[in-house]
Amino acid sequence: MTATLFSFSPPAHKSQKPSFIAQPHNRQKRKPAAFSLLTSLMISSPLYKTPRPLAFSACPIDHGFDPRPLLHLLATTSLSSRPKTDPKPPPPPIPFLRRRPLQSVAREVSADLSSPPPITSKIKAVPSRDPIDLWHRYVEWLYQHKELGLYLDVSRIGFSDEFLQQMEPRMQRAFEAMRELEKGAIANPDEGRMVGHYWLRNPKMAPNAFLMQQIEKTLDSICAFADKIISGEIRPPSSPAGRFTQILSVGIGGSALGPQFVAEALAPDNPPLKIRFIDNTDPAGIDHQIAQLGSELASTLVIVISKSGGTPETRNGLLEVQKAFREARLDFSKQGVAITQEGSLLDNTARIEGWVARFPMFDWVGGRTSEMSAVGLLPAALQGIDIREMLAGAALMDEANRTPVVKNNAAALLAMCWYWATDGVGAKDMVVLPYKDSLLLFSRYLQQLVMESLGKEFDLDGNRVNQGITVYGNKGSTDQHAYIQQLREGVLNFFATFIEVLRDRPPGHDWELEPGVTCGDYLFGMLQGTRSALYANGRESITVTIQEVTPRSVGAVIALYERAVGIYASLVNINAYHQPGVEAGKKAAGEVLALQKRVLAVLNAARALIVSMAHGMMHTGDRCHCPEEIEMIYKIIAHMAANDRAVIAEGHCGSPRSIKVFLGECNVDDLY
Ligand SMILES: O=P(O)(O)OC[C@H]1O[C@](O)(CO)[C@@H](O)[C@@H]1O
Repeated sequence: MTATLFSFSPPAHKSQKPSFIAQPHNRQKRKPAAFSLLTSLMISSPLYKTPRPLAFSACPIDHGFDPRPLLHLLATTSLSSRPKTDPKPPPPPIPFLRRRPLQSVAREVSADLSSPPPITSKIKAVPSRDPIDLWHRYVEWLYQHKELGLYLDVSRIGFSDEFLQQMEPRMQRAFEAMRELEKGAIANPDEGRMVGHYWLRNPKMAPNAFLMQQIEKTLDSICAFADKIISGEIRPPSSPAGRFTQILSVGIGGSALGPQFVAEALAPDNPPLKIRFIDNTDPAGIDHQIAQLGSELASTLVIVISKSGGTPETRNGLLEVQKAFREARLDFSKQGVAITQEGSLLDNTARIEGWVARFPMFDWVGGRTSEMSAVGLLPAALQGIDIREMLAGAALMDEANRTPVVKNNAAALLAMCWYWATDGVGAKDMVVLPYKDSLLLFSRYLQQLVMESLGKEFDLDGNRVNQGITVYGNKGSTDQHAYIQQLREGVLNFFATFIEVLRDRPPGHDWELEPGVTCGDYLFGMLQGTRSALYANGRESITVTIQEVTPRSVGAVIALYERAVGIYASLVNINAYHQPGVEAGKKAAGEVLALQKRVLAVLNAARALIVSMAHGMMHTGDRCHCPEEIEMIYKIIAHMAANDRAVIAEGHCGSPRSIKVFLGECNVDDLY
């Protein structure tokens, strides 16, 4: 006798998200507060086309320098740690990367973009290891943007002339796709959206006057608001400090990673407002952030960031923070700011509750490319970071990367190198190694930008391609003591990207910790040494060099990688601007929580529940329930028991053949 008590009804649409509207704290009545559905999303994507003139500002470098006397000098100069004569013969040249023939995504694509450049073993021939040859390759391929002080060195990626020739038509198609995108084409066809993050730093590029004004107006209002907060013109109602001193940013994914990266990279040591982040639904993590604020909660500006306005983790963070405000007898609405799409549930909540301010997220800016929108700019401005400089850096980089000459286009060079290194199918991982502590979060930021953009099951023609490039990294030289051992000698499943910062310290602060050598020289030496050591063992690398970590250079680097991702997506014929895969996990999480409520209802009604793994069922008295969910029911009970919300009276979680469960102290009626 088996009877299924529960039926499951998954959300009707993938975009459904829980409501941001907090429910009244009523412990008597059932309130279906937790997962009411997001019903309103703004999707309006008119297609406008206004061509704009292109301009280039990348400068060619001087190729005339003859390195031989210098190399001779270096070779004959003894370094303290180097023996004057090397008794061992030089090691035989190490064969460079043995490659599979290229397996392009395009092999399955019949459309125009589909013809992959067939990369033969000849094209993948072993590049020279002769230092003079390498120097010439370095000089030949070194990209420099003079005004930005940004260099890109791709000489340690082994692409050949033949590869370049074969890629050229594909590169030109990618440039054309980028031109169309910037003119306002529906570059995100699945969602019917324009892709306009490039307009944020050059509003004149926006496809119509309305969008241009929207961007400019928003930027002006961000600057004005930040000034008022910093000056104390807008102040918290009950703080002894008399002004806001802290920011608590609540958001996740693209609504957190950019602001986190920029705060770490650019916030001054004593910013006008310090920033903290809640970027998860981990209760302990949230408690920690709130505890760290302590009495400064009264002078904390809470910025809730969510494009959709319905992401569960962000909603939970908001509800937890609002509870902390209630407990501290503070009025949240006087300290809350929302950054979201107009008309979203978050927007409506903020409007109805009369929060301090609301800033728009535009339909045509994706979360992972939103750093130059209010998402990134407002928190940055509040920390005293020069956001107009950040935008200027990004605009300069964009402008330079509109050239259709691959060699003069840093974004194209990156995309082309990724294609070479990964065979155009993600065959290798991208290890990102910034040698600068303040750039620590760059790899995490890039992880989302690259992996959420490029990790796609289907190409634009509907072919299954399972594309992507795995990104990970932390910082140098720290990582040299963690995983460089494997990178140098272990499985060859990666290519490296070094991020080099030439300026070690502000002028006038440096000192020599041993004759002729500063602390920063060591960092420099570690980077250069690792680059050489990896290359000597057949490991390819790219090096991005900036003069200093400034708002301008950070803006430029973000723009560089945003466009490299866009170009690469075109090269492999995928939509870089949607994220259909993320929905599956969100939907499944919703189903787990729905099942938990049903388990609670059964427990509540029956007062006891027997879960029998042996028989694959949970039963109460003579009734059996959802046998197909037995494993998840067991996990729900184990989680509830660990949190004192259920009591396991008989049996044991470690051996869950048969356990008898009672409700814990809480009453289901009080919760739902
Ligand atoms: O800004 P939202 O809508 O809260 O979304 C947060 C993140 O969730 C995702 O939609 C999926 O992880 C990201 O693309 C996005 O950056």
